[in-house]
Amino acid sequence: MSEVGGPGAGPRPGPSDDLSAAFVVVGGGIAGVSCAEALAVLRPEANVILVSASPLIKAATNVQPLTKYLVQFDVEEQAASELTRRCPTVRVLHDAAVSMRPDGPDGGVLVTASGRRVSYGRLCVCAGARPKPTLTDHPLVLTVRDTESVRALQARVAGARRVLVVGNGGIATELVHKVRAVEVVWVVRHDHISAAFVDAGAAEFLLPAAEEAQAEPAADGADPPKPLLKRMRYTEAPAAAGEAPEGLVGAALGPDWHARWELRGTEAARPLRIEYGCEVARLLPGDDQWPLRAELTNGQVLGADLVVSATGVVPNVEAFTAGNPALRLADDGGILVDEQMRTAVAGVYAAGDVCSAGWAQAKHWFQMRLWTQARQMGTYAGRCMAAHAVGEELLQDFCFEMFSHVTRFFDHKVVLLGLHSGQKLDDGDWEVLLRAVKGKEYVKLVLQHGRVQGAVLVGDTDLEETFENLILDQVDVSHLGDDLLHPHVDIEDYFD
Ligand SMILES: Cc1cc2nc3c(=O)[nH]c(=O)nc-3n(C[C@H](O)[C@H](O)[C@H](O)COP(=O)(O)OP(=O)(O)OC[C@H]3O[C@@H](n4cnc5c(N)ncnc54)[C@H](O)[C@@H]3O)c2cc1C
Ligand SMILES: NC(=O)C1=CN([C@@H]2O[C@H](COP(=O)(O)OP(=O)(O)OC[C@H]3O[C@@H](n4cnc5c(N)ncnc54)[C@H](OP(=O)(O)O)[C@@H]3O)[C@@H](O)[C@H]2O)C=CC1
Repeated sequence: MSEVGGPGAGPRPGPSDDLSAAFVVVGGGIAGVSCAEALAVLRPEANVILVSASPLIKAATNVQPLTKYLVQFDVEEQAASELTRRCPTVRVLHDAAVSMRPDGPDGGVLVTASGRRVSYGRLCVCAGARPKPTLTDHPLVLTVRDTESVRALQARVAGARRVLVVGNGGIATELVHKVRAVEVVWVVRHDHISAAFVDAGAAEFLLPAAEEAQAEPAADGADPPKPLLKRMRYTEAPAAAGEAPEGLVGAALGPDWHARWELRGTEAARPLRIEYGCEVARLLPGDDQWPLRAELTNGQVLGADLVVSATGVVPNVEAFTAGNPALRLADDGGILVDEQMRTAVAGVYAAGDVCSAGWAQAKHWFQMRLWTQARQMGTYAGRCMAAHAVGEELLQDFCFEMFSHVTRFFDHKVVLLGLHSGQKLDDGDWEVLLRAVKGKEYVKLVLQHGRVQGAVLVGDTDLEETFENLILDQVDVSHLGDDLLHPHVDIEDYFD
């Protein structure tokens, strides 16, 4: 346990020293840090304690709005002292919360792994999530979440001939693009790649880039030099034994995590092999060729040196649910929060990957466990806590009106807006308008009754602002017919 103090921090206290603050935030990831920053700005007279199991914190820097809703930002791993320098009322406690005792409407007590009691007026749980434990009770099955886990993966890949990647979401998509000089077999339960993010059409568009990257010759054995990323300035020190409860991980990696890590074996380049429509049924003992074998649900048995399991996340709720039956959870295991980020327990809020949005959601918004939403929820939770502390209520932030996400898959910019895969729309009640130029761009609009409900934009289309406005304004575009995506029609002119 260590501490970086704000005002009145004084000498480093022993584990038995109790602490108290008007606002306590648990979690040094993007949600917790955004929450603490908002509280520091809005309630400069109040003390804030940030309790984080990870020694470094994550902060959003270089925030660039691309449109009203789409925001791009870097994520910097920072020393805790950097946060207290920026926000002098915030004290960071490097410790793990092990239980929560919400004694009454005026606050409660958080107990930490080092035995410290931290009294709070209002508490925000931003404890993130950890990888879903699919197949993970085998030593050759790895997951990716924090710096430590990538380091372990890097060491294993270096000596591997064949890696099985299981899962079809963000991590698998980024990994199969990144791992080189090893045979990669990607096991996906769907009929197309990257299904957690894109539809079959966009996947088809991305596939050649995925295959090209894997087939790329190893040249002289090294990738071209990578630009150094300032967002990854610090290296997380491995947590000292006993500092955090077993199984607790550091803050999640984020955008461009893979740019910093070389994941390379020593084999000749091999084409990416994709096994569609199946899962790993069970793991079998190795044989004289492979240390591990996997039986797929399509009947094949594949030998491998290691398996990367990337099948989604499980919210870190255990420290908060134990002894608190009133804390309500959603079906996905997250802590249910209302439209003001309040949990079912008085004075306790939650934000980021650990929470599940339990409010009546706007038509074009839905939750996905992403950096953007962690930052939005963390900041908004801080604003709500600050307002409630003085008896005020807030109107919900406009960022929860429409889903928006920008990322890069296989070196293509990918923008997802609104109900981009027809989420929430009744089958047969919506249509799709498409424009695709192989290797250059893929534009898909989801339309319902002549109004744009969602969009997928792959490549540098420059269309995000236009379609964001059309989704928000719900203008009837049926008179435009296919012209809506005609390359020679400037849609913006229509709506000026
Ligand atoms: C490999 C990878 C790549 C990703 N890439 C992207 C991307 O490109 N774009 C994107 O939008 N999203 C991406 N994500 C998702 C994104 O990283 C998460 O949605 C986001 O980090 C969630 O932030 P958080 O603050 O809620 O949780 P976390 O970042 O998980 O932080 C949780 C914090 O709580 C601490 N903690 C946990 N339990 C306790 C406890 N009991 N006591 C004290 N502290 C505790 C942890 O140590 C950590 O500091 C990626 C995730 C991964 C794993
Ligand atoms: N660029 C970005 O925006 C990135 C975002 N992330 C985020 O980080 C988090 C972790 O990423 P990731 O682990 O990839 O999770 P995701 O939620 O992105 O994807 C999980 C995938 O695994 C599949 N799956 C679930 N269970 C199994 C199983 N038992 N066997 C086979 N497949 C299974 C899911 O299928 P189904 O949907 O059918 O359940 C889904 O396709 C996510 O919140 C993700 O959004 C991560 C990396 C990059």
